Amino acid sequence: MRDVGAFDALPEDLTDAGGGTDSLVRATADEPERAAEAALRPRRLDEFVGQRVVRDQLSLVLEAALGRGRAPDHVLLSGPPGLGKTTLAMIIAAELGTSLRVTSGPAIQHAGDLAAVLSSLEEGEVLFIDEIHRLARPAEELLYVAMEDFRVDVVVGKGAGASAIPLSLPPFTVVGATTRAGLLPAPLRDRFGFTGHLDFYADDELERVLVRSAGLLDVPLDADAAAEIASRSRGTPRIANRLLRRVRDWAQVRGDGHLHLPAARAALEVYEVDQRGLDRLDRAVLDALCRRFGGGPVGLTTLAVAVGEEPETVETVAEPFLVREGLVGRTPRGRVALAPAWEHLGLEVPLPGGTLFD
Ligand SMILES: Nc1ncnc2c1ncn2[C@@H]1O[C@H](COP(=O)(O)OP(=O)(O)OP(=O)(O)O)[C@@H](O)[C@H]1O
Repeated sequence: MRDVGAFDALPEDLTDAGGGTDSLVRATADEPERAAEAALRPRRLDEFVGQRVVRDQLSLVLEAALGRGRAPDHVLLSGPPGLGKTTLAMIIAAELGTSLRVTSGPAIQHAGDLAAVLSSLEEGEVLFIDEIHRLARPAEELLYVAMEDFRVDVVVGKGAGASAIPLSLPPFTVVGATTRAGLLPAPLRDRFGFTGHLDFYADDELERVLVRSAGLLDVPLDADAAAEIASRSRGTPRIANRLLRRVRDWAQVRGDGHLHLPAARAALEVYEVDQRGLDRLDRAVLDALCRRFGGGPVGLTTLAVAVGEEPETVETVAEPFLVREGLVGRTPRGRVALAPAWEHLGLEVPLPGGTLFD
């Protein structure tokens, strides 16, 4: 793999998961985490667990392109963080036997940055653009033309005397990744011949991810421990692998090195990840909503003050999972606790419309 000079960073998607909160069950990854992840990435399509539909479709696209001896259509991968978009981009390049160049929407400040990247591509290479929905508009416009006509217009000179010299590019494939497909303007979306949406993984798929990762890390993992970790991983391989590494730490320091069920349970208790994959902040939000505010509705800012966090952290780190799990609802008047939230805290679900004593 060859990275694109200054553009090889893959910053977190702060729009989706918040920045500073250090949580084991946050779906995004920072730089040190990415290094740990690299060792666990599947390298080929047949090692990539789950996502059967996307995998089958992609396999056809790649096989057909290889058969024709041409670069495949551009590929757009969408879905929440940590589900394997970057991994798939790397696999696409590997399956095509070509190299991967890596950049991201926020890393490209000016159209000229993108022009430089594009004009340095070699025939058949794959250009991975992470967080493509965060490309600046002029860069986006340059990208349409490059993707469609394999051409960039290099602007020479300034002001009224400026002129555009068309520079043709060898065929290449863009793989765009986005957590927000809806934010992509239609003209850009239309340039992708194939769009794959990645969904959260089922527990049995995460168990397979964990068994594979344990093999690579060379740690003995029991099937019931894998099931336990998988069930607390929020449908996300990145979180599953992260919890696996923490259970491995526990087993090494406090256990006998073997990752069995008691070790998994004890480790996840230390890290405050409960049976449903909720961490301390998630539970604090539920607790405040149910016990302090009687189930709501309560405004985001008030809720955030109650749990001692920034509103943005509550909204971007805790809330998406709580809403997805059906624990919390968002209404125009604020956040409300849904029945499973009360049950999760071991509290009685209040009757609709209040109790007899209201
Ligand atoms: N299908 C899979 N099979 C095995 N491991 C996987 C799979 N999908 C993801 N992983 C693992 O999960 C981790 C995160 O994957 P990846 O970086 O590809 O996610 P992403 O969707 O690109 O996330 P982001 O949007 O934050 O960049 C990697 O370590 C990868 O090995």
